[in-house]
Amino acid sequence: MSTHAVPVEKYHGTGNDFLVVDASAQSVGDRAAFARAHCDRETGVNGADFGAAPGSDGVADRDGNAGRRGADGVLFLSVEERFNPTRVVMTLVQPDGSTATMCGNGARVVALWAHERTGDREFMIDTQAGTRRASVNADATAATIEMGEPTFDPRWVPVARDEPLIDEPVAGLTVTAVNTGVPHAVAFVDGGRDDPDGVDAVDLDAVAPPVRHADAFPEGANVNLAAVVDDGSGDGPAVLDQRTFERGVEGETRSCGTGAVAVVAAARRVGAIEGESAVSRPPGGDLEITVPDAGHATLTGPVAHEFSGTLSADPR
Ligand SMILES: N[C@H](CCC[C@H](N)C(=O)O)C(=O)O
Repeated sequence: MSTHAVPVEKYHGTGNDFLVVDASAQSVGDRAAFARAHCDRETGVNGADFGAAPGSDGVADRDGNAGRRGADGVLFLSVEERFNPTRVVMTLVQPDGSTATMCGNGARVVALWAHERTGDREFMIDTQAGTRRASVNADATAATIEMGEPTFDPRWVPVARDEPLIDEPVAGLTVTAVNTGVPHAVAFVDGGRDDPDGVDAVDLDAVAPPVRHADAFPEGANVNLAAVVDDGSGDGPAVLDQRTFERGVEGETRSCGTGAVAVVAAARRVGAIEGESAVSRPPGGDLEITVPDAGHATLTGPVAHEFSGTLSADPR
């Protein structure tokens, strides 16, 4: 069996980190096996393997969680420059081998990757949840992605019932179910990251899996904890502290973009915040979100290249 080497680029958006493969140039026969092997946090890829200085290649997030081995997924991308704006077809294969229909931070990474290849700043990103407009800021340190309109409709989350699931108990948490490209459950907790009894005191790896696998969510769900730090009734936008347990990663990630939009959409829906703009603060950095009453939500935040390398196309 051939085991050719595949060029990869590693990027992250607020600590949600991805390997990028140019799918139009490279063939990876078994994408699930490729993602499972190289994303593994114990045995997967590390920037130091390619000469990146320890700690320089990774994520300088607020917990100092830099230079981690593995990744939260592999983005297989192909650029179609004959369109204006340039289109990028995006497929995210997750560490468990599954394919996610959408990924907010991943799409922001796609915009930076495409900018570095083409010099353009505006892109259309084709995801399995639809085509989304993306842009890169002037100094190429941040990207914004249109996120579609969050829906609470039980058919589209999906949830296994006829009514929207809003602030109701599911498997031990009180959650609101919303789809922001992928299904999310959002549970509000009292106390932000500064509160010793607040959002960081919850054992997310223990409380999330029963909700993630609950019968209420026939396709599963990503599970978010959110604490309202500022309700937005004063001068600035609302601020929420966020933690997300991701389906497909089957663990907590440093950041989740669809989760950040879900947190803000759910907070608006239950009347916990005012205004259509908010800042969500997962552990890996701050994300700016807008959720208007109608139309596309948006997601903005930092993105960065970590390292370049080559990986076995057929890891076994
Ligand atoms: N981290 C991603 C979400 C991936 C979604 C995936 N975990 C799923 O629903 O299976 C984001 O920034 O939006």
